[in-house]
Amino acid sequence: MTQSNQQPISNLHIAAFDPMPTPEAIQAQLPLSAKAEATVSQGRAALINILDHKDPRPFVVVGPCSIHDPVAGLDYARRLKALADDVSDALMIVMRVYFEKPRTTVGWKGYINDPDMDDSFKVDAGMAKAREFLLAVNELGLPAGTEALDPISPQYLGDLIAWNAIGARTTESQTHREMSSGLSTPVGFKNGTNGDLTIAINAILSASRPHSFLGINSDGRVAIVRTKGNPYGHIVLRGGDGRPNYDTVSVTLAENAMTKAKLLPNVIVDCSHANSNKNPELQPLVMADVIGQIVAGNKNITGLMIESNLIAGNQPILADRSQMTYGCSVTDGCVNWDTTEQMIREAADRLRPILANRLG
Ligand SMILES: O=C[C@H](O)[C@H](O)COP(=O)(O)O
Ligand SMILES: C=C(OP(=O)(O)O)C(=O)O
Repeated sequence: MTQSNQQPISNLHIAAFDPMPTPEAIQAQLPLSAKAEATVSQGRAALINILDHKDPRPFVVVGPCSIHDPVAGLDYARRLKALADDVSDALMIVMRVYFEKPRTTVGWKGYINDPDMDDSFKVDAGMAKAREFLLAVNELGLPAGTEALDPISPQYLGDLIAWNAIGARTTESQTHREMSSGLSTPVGFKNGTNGDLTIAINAILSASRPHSFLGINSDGRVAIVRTKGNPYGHIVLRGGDGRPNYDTVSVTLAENAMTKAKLLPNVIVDCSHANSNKNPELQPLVMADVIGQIVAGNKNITGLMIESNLIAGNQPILADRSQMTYGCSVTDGCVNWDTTEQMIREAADRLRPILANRLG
């Protein structure tokens, strides 16, 4: 064998390749139960009916900015399930179960990446814990929505998800459009962080088509993934560049741009992020305005998103966990539980009298 005196030229910036259990192995450890399967199927079917305008209720993706404490997360889920049942004649509730955080620069990247929040990055444990949490939420009868950020994660968790989002930072990414074309759920594409709608519309068009790309199969083998295309892409308005885009004019511009692209003009409004200038206290105002647009006759606003937790605001991650507040976000600020309940009950009360007029 020829000896080379050259320095290695591959993987120069890689510290390690650590083994990761396959999707099949983690699913065997935490199998889909019959109850969870029914929740996922019914949740997806309800969302499809809403996006097809066969069900007049808007859907609401509501929950923490990120899950970091499964005990507090399930406490939240139990309260949300009771509320979801109470308003189910007017709103379809999906719990926001976000495990993967896209950061503007750096920061904690979520429960899968670093479940212990101490830079130990136990991704293998994080994936199993995320699956365990999703199973528990679905077993309550509450469907879950998440951001699909890592293109491999859906092979581990996809059977427990009813709605996926592609975030503002990745809507323009070909990898995420390809992945979305194969996801088994409706997919909401956020407008860009600068407020650009075109990238979301292009993403919906791209994801609606078949793609072939590199991925893994359930056995963890590298595979050429060949997708069929996803017909249930829709836009999520989240504001951008410090300006909101939930007002009547912005919603109309989004509807017109989608119609021009020959897409169903389904619009979801994210009450958080740039739509509330990252001030969670403004989310109720955004929601009230959007519900007002629906009551006034808008038929294309088919959903809303709220960042909500048990306790309002957010907090830093502290080394001494005992000093951290139970049920308070470690990423973006959220509205508290009482405000969430009030926002949703008020919206349901305003929608009930007009829902019959939304069809047709
Ligand atoms: O919703 C979450 C955040 O807005 C997103 O992850 C970006 O966060 P960052 O700007 O704090 O990194
Ligand atoms: C990161 C998020 O939103 P956006 O992509 O709109 O910034 C989010 O909803 O957690």
